[in-house]
Amino acid sequence: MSAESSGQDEKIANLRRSIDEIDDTILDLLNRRVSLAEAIGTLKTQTGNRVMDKAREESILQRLAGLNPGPLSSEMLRRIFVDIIAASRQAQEPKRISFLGPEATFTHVAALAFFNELDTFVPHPSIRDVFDDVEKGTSRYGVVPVENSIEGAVNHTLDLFLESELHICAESYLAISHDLLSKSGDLEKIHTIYSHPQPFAQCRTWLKTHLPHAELVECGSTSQAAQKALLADDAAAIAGSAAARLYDLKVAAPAIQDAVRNTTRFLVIGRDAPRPTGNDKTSILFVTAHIPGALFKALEPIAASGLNMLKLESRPARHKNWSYVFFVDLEGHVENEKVKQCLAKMEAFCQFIKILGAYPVALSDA
Ligand SMILES: C=C(O[C@@H]1C=C(C(=O)O)C=C[C@H]1O)C(=O)O
Repeated sequence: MSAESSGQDEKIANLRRSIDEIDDTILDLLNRRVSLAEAIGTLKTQTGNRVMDKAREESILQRLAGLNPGPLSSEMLRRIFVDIIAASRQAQEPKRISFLGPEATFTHVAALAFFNELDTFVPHPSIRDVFDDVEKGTSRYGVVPVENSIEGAVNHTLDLFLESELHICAESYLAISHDLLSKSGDLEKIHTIYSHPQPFAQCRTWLKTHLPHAELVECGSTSQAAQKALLADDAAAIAGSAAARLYDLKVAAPAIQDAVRNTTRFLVIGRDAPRPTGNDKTSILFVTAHIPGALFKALEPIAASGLNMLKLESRPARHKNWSYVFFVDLEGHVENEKVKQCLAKMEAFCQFIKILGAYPVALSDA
């Protein structure tokens, strides 16, 4: 190779580096534009406005055409921005969201509170079905419970993250309140109570005190319990107020859960990777090496970097007995230098480490 052509190659490589840098900036700006459009979309839903605003789009295209100094041609500029605007518009369209159903479960209530009413909500009988639907791309997001302040982790959700390529895009907390619901709303008439095992466990003391002789029948969900309660005059269900509304049941006793603060944390799963907001958390899972002090060593970089560990959970690793998968939530976004360096140090002490997502910290009243 001649000295001249190797000089040219180097020049091309340098110019390409500059192009890569510009592409990074364009990508960042495109995502920021789509996020702003999403925010406008939410306001439009609240005010009943349509997504498409042709006049605004045309005025954007005209304004940019007037500003364009070249060498980009006017025709190309227009084509590019027509596509950019189409992407911003698409981000405002109703989305399909899968949730752990049936309808009127607490997961449904959490999904409705988090997303737009105009989105399409699809119930699924299991957490795995929710993951499958989002993985296939049938739904853009899924909503699943991950932990309850009294009952602890929802293990099935944690286990599915081991195999899934989906990210955690957001978290959401919902205060759980269980009501005793029946057709008449008359406490005296109740002899049989239907519910899911979790609400039964959470209302144990109340039930013992107020209805010690009632027969307790377990169901797959609180919604199913509500449907059963509709079938007999002496039946009741322990469920949330959404179930009361959906199935037209009356409240025989409100808020019968034993603990005052009963909150469930839900995760929104999907393929989005939310940008840092300044108040974020990063969820990871890792498998430690089979050596003494492995967990201590894997966690040491977190303490050394001064990052707050918000959660630590362990689950048996299915591929090997007495080996564990750890789930950790860390303060900070994975794009922050401190978090990046901490994860790089942890890697040295883990057989396997996976970032499940970095997303804004949600408010919890628990
Ligand atoms: C973002 C908006 O929604 C749509 C998308 C636009 C855009 O990408 O700039 C402009 C008008 C609307 O068709 C908006 O109304 O501002």
